[in-house]
Amino acid sequence: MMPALKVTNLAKTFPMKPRFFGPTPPGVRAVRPMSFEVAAGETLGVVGESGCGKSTLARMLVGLLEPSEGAIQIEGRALDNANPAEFGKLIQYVFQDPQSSLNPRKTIRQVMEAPLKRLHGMAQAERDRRISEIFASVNLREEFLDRYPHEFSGGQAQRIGIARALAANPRIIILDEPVSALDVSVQAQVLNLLAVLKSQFGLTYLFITHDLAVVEAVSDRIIVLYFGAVVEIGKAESIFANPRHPYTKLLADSAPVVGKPLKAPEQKGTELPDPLNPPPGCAFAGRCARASDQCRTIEPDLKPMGDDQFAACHHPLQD
Ligand SMILES: Nc1ncnc2c1ncn2[C@@H]1O[C@H](COP(=O)(O)OP(=O)(O)OP(=O)(O)O)[C@@H](O)[C@H]1O
Repeated sequence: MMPALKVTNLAKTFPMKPRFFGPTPPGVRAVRPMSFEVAAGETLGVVGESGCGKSTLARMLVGLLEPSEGAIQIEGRALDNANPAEFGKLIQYVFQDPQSSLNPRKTIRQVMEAPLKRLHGMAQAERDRRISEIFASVNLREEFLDRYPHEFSGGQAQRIGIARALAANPRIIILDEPVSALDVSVQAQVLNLLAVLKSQFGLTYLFITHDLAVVEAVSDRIIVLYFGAVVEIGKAESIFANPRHPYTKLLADSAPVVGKPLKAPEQKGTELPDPLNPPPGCAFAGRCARASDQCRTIEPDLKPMGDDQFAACHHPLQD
């Protein structure tokens, strides 16, 4: 079956300002050429620590940032940054902080109407009908439509953010830390709602988070990013229980598990490499207890490691 999302050699380098004297520095490689697919109806989790390129990847996928290289296809259709409305109709974004992602000077109705006018050119009556329908799906009362964003709690504001994304009738939604800013008691409600909407509207999700417990619970498969590259891909139920890449194991060991004592992860340093001066070979080698000369010179490619798992490591961990 055709994948909902197909990313081929997608990369982003942020250029540096030219120097007055000497050559221009090479720039920050925020996302190194990466390829992956998301099946229709699947939730793909994306994890990695701050600075690994999660936001840069998400911003390219929704057309907010032009890739330096590579291609994005949704349901077989290639997306082109010259035509941003194409992205909006197919792929939408839910932001981490619901309050600050809603314009404080616009009513919720105005926020909801914008994509319907801009992307679909809908007339007033059709817009009203669509907004009522979506509001009912996210369990919000229609009287909220004439209020302003600051009048809502975090959980309500995030349901408005989800409603805004749904209004465009996309095929894929990128959820960027959608519950991290919410109270724990509200997180489960929003996650349950997202699961219901996914089956109701036949959506595909890309769920970006640093929270391993959440990502494990909501995802079908997970990709682990390190320093702008995919280091491991696997099934949600096995990737942290049976990691092949030492970085995935480090993440799994660092995550607090209820009822289990914290283990000191096996690693040498905690520093990420300097993005302006990336090391040759594997970017994780400087932190990895297993690193060899090969790791410090040759960049490993993703290799199959059995049961739908792939890792980019010269010395992968065993079962
Ligand atoms: N506009 C920019 N210009 C230059 N460098 C950038 C720019 N945006 C991001 N970067 C760099 O690209 C790398 C990846 O950043 P990105 O924001 O995608 O990471 P992230 O995983 O989303 O982090 P966080 O979770 O903190 O948002 C970082 O080294 C960052 O400093």
